[in-house]
Amino acid sequence: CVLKASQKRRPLSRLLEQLLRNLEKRDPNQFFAWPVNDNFAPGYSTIIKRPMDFSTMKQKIDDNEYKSLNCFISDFKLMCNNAMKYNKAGTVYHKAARRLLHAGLKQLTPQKLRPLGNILT
Ligand SMILES: COc1ccc(OC)c(-c2cc(C(C)=O)n3cccnc23)c1
Repeated sequence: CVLKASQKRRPLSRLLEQLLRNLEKRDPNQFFAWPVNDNFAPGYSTIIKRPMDFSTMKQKIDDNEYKSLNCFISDFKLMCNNAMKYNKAGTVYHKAARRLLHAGLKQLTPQKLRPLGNILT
């Protein structure tokens, strides 16, 4: 019985991919899908020292860069906080970031994650 490629992935990677898919659903406009481009966001790369977006998080999962769930959650928070730093309150991006952060962290509570068993220990 040969395991499919996805089944060969490390348990943490498979969990993080599932969590990432659920977080991406909270970004219907795909504002967080790709790195923010300075051409659309003037001065972005001078204001935001550590950019983050969902595609970068996906690549980090594939490269096994996340050693824990907490590292993954930190990048999610970084991505949302970057948007709330660069974009003024009241803008579509600031509001989208607040909503995404709130909805995302609700999905990442211990109560929601406990059913996934000892994978997180
Ligand atoms: C209007 O359509 C898009 C499409 C992709 C975007 O970022 C990947 C953004 C975008 C995303 C952001 C963020 C997340 O700060 N942003 C800030 C200023 C101007 N544009 C953006 C907007």
